[in-house]
Amino acid sequence: CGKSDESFISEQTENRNENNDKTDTPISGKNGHYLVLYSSRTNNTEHVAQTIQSILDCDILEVEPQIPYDDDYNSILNRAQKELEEIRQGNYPAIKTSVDNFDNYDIIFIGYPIWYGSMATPMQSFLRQHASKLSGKQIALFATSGSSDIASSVNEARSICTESILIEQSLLLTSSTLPQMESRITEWLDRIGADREESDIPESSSQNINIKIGNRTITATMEDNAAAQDFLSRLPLEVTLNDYNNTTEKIFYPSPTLTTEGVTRGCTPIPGDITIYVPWGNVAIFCKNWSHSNDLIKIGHINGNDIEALSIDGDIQVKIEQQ
Ligand SMILES: Cc1cc2nc3c(=O)[nH]c(=O)nc-3n(C[C@H](O)[C@H](O)[C@H](O)COP(=O)(O)O)c2cc1C
Repeated sequence: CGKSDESFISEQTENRNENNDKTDTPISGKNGHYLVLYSSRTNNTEHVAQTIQSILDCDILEVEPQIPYDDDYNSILNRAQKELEEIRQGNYPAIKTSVDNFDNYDIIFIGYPIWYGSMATPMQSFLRQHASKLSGKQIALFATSGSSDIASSVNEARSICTESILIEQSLLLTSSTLPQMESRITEWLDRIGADREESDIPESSSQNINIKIGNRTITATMEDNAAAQDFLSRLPLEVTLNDYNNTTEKIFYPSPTLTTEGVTRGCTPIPGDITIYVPWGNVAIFCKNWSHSNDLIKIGHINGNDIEALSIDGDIQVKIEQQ
């Protein structure tokens, strides 16, 4: 039975690492307010963790199991099942990673893959072993999965870290949303109020764009939502704006379509509005007023009266760049 297996830590010895002298030092970023801790077997969660780290320029540390993972898929499935069963009995698998204290951190990001609907076992062990040190600290959870939800693992974190402040919004990236990682992460970090220091914001994070039509350049300001962020991440773009409905709109079809999940819908377009028409996935720049639609998402607006440059017959070749 698992109790006698040395690869597990019984409830009696769960605090072993808290009393252990040997602790791990996170890799430091410039912003010491945040720490990203992650566990990852096939690098999906690692990639998300590194993206959060690079956006925030903060500290990062991998949580590793004592016994490395086997490459064989069936073997890892068996191991995960066995470890999850042991955790239900109160026996947490041994891990290599231990952190001395979290005193300097405002938020500790905790990332893991979903295994059988649960938080992957190394991170459960880490949380268990550091629960008292995480007391009173803010924790933000993120996970990757094939398609499963994050909810059960949030409950697991809540029941292990009873004294921590769990940030309500967590981030899940499934195999279908993983390609939109950057925009999803940016939007999530905004929502939970985790920011780079002001001085660290790079110029490229500008919400302003240039639209070049021949020799003329007009400007637009993008909205602060995930769809607009995804649009900005595609720039520079050279596209043909097709005329639609007698110069009512100039449209094009980004490929893949821009992320719209979780973005508030509904817009009554006025001239200059840059929108997404969700059912078709096209970007529509309005040259004329149009009626309200719940299927439109506003992602930006062309500044001043510059929309007149697009209010001409036919299709228009443009180059769009971030300022
Ligand atoms: C042991 C094991 C169990 C898994 N269980 C689930 C599951 O219940 N639901 C799911 O959507 N994906 C499941 N997956 C897929 C992983 O959650 C997904 O591939 C994840 O992105 C892997 O992250 P990583 O690359 O950081 O290890 C499982 C993977 C493994 C290895």
